[in-house]
Amino acid sequence: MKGESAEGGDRGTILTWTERHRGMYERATRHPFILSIRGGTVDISSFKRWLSQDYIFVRKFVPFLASVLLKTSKESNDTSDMEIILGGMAALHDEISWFKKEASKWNISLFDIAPQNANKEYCRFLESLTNSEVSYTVAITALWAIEAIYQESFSLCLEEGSMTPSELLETCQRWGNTGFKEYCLSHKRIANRQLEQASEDELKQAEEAFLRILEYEVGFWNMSDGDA
Ligand SMILES: Cc1ncc(CN)c(N)n1
Repeated sequence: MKGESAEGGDRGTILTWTERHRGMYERATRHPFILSIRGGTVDISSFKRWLSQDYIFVRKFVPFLASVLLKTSKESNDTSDMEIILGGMAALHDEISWFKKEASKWNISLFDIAPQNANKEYCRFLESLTNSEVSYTVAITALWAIEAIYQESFSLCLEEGSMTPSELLETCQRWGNTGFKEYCLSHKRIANRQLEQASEDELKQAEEAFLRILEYEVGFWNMSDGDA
């Protein structure tokens, strides 16, 4: 049986999986740290801890995204995929500059930060995904999950009625803006298309990667609490 028809009719495999793992998906996208930003009660030292750890993560995300770009060029049948991933690379360049600017705003030195365990484990997993044996289908599914969790989380902090502190609005807009949402939807479309053609084994690997990312993201948010 092939991916989408086996997994999700014409609704897309991703939707089937987010429904199947709804509890875990919500733990990743509605974490207490995010809800504390949204509710205006966030502890600024938690925010700073998250910011410094995320800078480390984002630097490790660069080779991962480069590996997806390489896989796109080798394994994708749709030439527009490459432009989408390339756009992501350009945005990542901006993101690194943004982290530096934001860190100096909060008086954080990014040079002497030690990665916490949860971050190290997540980065190791990212690195494992760069392996040439990991297929484009698994890699693009992982990319979708990593980006979509941030997009959904931070867009919650911009919803009407949220009490996000004004000094954190720029952070929330970085991942909660509509352009980033569109970018995530592009990944979702590509992932669903790839999953539709995938073998049972590849589907299993992609779902497993999705679940591991949900766990790592929850662990990552937990670090903001000083929970390494
Ligand atoms: C941990 C984590 N996950 C996702 C993203 C969004 N690129 C991020 N910056 N950091």
